[in-house]
Amino acid sequence: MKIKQVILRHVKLDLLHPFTTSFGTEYDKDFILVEAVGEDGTSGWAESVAMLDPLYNEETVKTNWHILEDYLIPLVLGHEIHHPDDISEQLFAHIRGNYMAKAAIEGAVWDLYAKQQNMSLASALGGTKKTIDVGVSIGIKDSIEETLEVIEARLQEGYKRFKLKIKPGWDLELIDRVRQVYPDIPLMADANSAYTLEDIDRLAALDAYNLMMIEQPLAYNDIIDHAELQARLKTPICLDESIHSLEDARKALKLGSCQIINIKIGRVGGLTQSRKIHDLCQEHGIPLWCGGMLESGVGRAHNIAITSLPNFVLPGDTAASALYWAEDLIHPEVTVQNGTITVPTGLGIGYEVDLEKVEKYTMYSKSYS
Ligand SMILES: O=C(O)CCC(=O)C1=CC=C[C@@H](O)[C@@H]1C(=O)O
Ligand SMILES: [Mg+2]
Repeated sequence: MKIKQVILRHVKLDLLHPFTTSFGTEYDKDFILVEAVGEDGTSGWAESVAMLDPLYNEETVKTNWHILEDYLIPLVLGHEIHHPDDISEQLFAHIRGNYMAKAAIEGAVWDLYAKQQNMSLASALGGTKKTIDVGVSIGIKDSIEETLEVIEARLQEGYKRFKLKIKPGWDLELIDRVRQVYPDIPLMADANSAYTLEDIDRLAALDAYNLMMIEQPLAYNDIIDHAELQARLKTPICLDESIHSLEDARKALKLGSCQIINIKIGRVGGLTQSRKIHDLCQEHGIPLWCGGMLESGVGRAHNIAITSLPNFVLPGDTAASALYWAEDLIHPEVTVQNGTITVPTGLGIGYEVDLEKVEKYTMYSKSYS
């Protein structure tokens, strides 16, 4: 298959509710939507999960646009692609880092490939599940009462797992109060690197609350201190930001830095690398779940497809579109029935990209051919 045209769109969607983590608050989402057009005029779609500011990792909307325009798109345009695996394994192998930029165009090619093979993206990836269990990620709120209200609402909607953002000063009291009201719900905490080993006693105190895991407690690029912390904790550590590649995953498992990994397609450089990490973790009995980056429905569709692989055994962050957006970019929107999403069987991502909505929310676009 050959890509004859790539269109980049800078899209801006307003979040229905601000999303606060230990590193800041998002009120809306600027992101790059990638359309890859094949020789037959069929389009594949994906999105970059890089944020406007380098707060989650070092990539931003601007760095991604530059890397896509000046390096990745020229490598893809007109090149005979036998399989989407060729992109990260060959075409982009000499380009360092910039995983979210790589994933954005690789994902669009994967979608196009699946469509041309008359398959769903889930099937093309080797997915086996017909439905996936999903949880919800709840940001830092103004009060514990507000957090409890959100948990109750999501519980009524059937979500299978509740992730609470924590940071020093918004952790032990919060978890204690939630556990008083909800002693048995599947509960986890995501620190987004807000702690250091000096907080080891504070983090060990969370062992009392039967959390499923503590996600990324320490530095975003660390696996050494996480290994020391994991040896002290009863609660499994889940790594998110620290795992950028298959090699990072291999080393983290070797060191015992974590017992669970949160896969984010963008963070690890795309669907091919996500599948490789999936297979490694499956071999080592390390369970996975699919994290979220406040994606539009396009990115959500990719998350659903990768989550259909068998070792994604824990509920992920792919919640319903309606929790994030007044209008999503896909039709139908992603909906959750009693905490599960039906894996679409349509071609490619299995959702139709609504071009009117895309144009409505596009701030700027550029075509490359
Ligand atoms: O609902 C979602 O899409 C998950 C949101 C979420 O938890 C995150 C989004 C972006 C970066 C982080 O703040 C955080 C995460 O670490 O998973
Ligand atoms: Mg996280």
